[in-house]
Amino acid sequence: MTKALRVTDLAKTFPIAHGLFARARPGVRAVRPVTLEVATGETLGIVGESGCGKSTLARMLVGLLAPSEGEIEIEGHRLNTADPARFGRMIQYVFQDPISSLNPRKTIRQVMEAPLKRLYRMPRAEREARIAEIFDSVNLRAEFLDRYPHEFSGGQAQRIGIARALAASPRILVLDEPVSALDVSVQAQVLNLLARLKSEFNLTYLFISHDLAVVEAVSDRVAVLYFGAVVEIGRAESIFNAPRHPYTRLLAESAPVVGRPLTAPEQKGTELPDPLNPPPGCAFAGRCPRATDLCRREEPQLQTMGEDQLAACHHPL
Ligand SMILES: Nc1ncnc2c1ncn2[C@@H]1O[C@H](COP(=O)(O)OP(=O)(O)OP(=O)(O)O)[C@@H](O)[C@H]1O
Repeated sequence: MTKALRVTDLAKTFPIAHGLFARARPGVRAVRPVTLEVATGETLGIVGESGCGKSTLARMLVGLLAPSEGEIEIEGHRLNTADPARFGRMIQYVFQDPISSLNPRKTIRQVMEAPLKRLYRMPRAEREARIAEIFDSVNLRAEFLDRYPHEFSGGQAQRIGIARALAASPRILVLDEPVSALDVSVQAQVLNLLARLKSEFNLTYLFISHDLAVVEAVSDRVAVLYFGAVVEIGRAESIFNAPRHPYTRLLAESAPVVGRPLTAPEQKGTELPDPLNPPPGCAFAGRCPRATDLCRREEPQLQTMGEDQLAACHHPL
């Protein structure tokens, strides 16, 4: 199968801007080297608790944030933040909160036109035709184009966010908690719309969410992030029903109900390690019932655990 996305050793360290130790310390390692591939037409779910690096990874993938290390390739073309237009034509971001991501003083038409002008230098008549076509695809009425972002409900606003992303004719959408802010009934409509658009435009999705039930429903494969690194990746049914990493099991057991957010159950030592002072071995060792001295000493690398399943664990389940 062709690869839509190939990410190799992609990492981000934020420098510490102020303070006495600014020079001496290496910075916050928000994303440790991540390597993964996504096939054309696939949905890869990305899950992890707050602070595990999901947004930082997403922002690097769409070219909004320069990586500290590593490479991003889409359909075989290597992308660089120095060429943002090329990024924009290949991969687009759909935000969790579409209203606050839109400029309140611009009409929806201006919002929709911006990527067509910037990325394609499209003439006016062509822009209008393209916007009409996309609005039709996402079930939005043409009269909405002359209104302002605050005039829309959550579900309509998210459809506008999706329409804006699609205007750029990308190959891949990075959906960052796209339904988390919506009522459950509206969530289902937006998820159905996303499924239809995916086949209509032959898209590939990266679907980031706290909500494991939603991720399980929409994903072909799932990557589990912990402390900035992928600790397990595999087919959705394996990740949820036969996880090999103890952290994945902890997550799966703690979120059995639709709409329940992703938080590990209260137990001794639920704290994430200090990102300024990471432990030498496995970042999960302090919370893991299977941890041994080896885990506290050596960081485990992703290893094949079964068909299309990898986990980074010295003592897998
Ligand atoms: N601009 C920044 N400067 C310094 N540290 C940052 C910056 N952005 C993120 N971080 C740190 O990087 C780590 C990962 O943050 P990130 O926002 O990517 O996580 P997340 O999984 O998206 O969390 P959430 O679900 O709460 O948005 C955190 O420790 C965070 O404090």
